[in-house]
Amino acid sequence: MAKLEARNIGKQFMAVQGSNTKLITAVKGINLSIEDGQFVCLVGPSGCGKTTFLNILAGLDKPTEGEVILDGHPVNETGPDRVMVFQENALFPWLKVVDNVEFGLKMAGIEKSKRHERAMHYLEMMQLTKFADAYTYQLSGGMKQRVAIARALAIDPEVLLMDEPFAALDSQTRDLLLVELQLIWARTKKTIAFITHNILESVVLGDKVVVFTKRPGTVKKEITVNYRRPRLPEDENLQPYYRQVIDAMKGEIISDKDDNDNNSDGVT
Ligand SMILES: Nc1ncnc2c1ncn2[C@@H]1O[C@H](COP(=O)(O)OP(=O)(O)OP(=O)(O)O)[C@@H](O)[C@H]1O
Repeated sequence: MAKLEARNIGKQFMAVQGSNTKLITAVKGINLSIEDGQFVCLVGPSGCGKTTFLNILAGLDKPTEGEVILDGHPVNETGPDRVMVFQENALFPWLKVVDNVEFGLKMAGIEKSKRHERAMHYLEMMQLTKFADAYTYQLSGGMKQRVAIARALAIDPEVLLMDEPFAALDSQTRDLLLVELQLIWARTKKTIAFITHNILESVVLGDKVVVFTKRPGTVKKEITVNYRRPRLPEDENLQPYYRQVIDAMKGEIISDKDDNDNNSDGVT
């Protein structure tokens, strides 16, 4: 049985343009199955609805049609079973690193000594033990993202949803985190859905790379990356997978995001 399943997901937004309102179809007819412990990367042209789709998986947004199934049951709200990690880390600058990691546990009512122990465990996993008492402004971008990942893991979600978590990082830091994330994933056996614009990143990380069409976004192709781990970005054996993703993306890249308006479903 799939861990997380999207069944015929569609989402329309009412967008205001001047004095008109337009109905925009962001995503349409998305069917996707993610197995327990699987690492799935989502790629597609800008504006094709990847974030909309991830928000729907997280319960942060409601689909106009379709449903999200977790462990065989429909879910339509946020929950500790599905945790998001964003591109710009959403850490609290007034809290120490360890308190940031403890935050979700505190909200869940877990008592102090237990949550501290759990936070320190994940900080150690992310090699941040020395920085437990630092404030987030004292950390580099890569370290902040590692704190954000530690915070998400500490909640022990069923599924980790990651929206371009490495996009704002320099390439060296990103390459390090690509390897670290694979090691953490191997240890924690989490199910992960990960959005990226970076095709190399998608084939380094993904067991499966899901290519979206341009808007309205739907699944164009699923590419299985059957290759040993941990994978390094410079490994030339990833090239055939990289090419498959590029080929699937062909025809989906458009120069002007507004061209998408041709796909909108109506004007009121
Ligand atoms: N709250 C909203 N109201 C109106 N339109 C929205 C809203 N959220 C998203 N959209 C529109 O839905 C479409 C899909 O946006 P979304 O951010 O999901 O795409 P994306 O693939 O994640 O883009 P990117 O790769 O650039 O981050 C876009 O046309 C966007 O303008």
